[in-house]
Amino acid sequence: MRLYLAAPLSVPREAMEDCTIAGFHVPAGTRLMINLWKLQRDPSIWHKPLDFMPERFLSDHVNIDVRGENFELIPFGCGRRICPVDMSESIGITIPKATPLEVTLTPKLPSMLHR
Ligand code: HEM
Repeated sequence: MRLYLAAPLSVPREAMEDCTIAGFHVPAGTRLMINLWKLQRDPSIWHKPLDFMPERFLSDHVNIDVRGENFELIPFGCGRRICPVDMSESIGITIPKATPLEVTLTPKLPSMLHR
């Protein structure tokens, strides 16, 4: 999840208002993508960043939560569009999800264009 993440670049976000990130002015409407691959190998955060050391999560990164709570490790993204994975299972011939994943579809274009 840290070294070999499924999505090395985040899904794009759009700045809703002017803001400043790390000293850079970001105008409203700017499309932003995070290089998660680089973030999760940042040597200023991760000691020996290219080494597979799961024991680091028992020492210097003990309280890391991959569910979008700690921005140095966000393999499932973060915020309102974070990956909604809930792997609880229930009984069946196949493995149905205990909690169904519900999707709400909202048209992006004016309704006249869908006719
Ligand atoms: C190791 C497995 C997985 C990884 C690393 C992963 C990672 C991600 C990432 C990085 C995003 C983008 C989140 C963001 O934009 O902030 C995402 C979105 C999403 N994932 Fe996953 N995912 C995994 C498995 C799954 C599975 C098994 C499902 C379905 C059962 C799933 C359903 C979704 C959906 C529906 C979204 C879009 C959420 C939205 O835009 O509101 N993912 N996932």
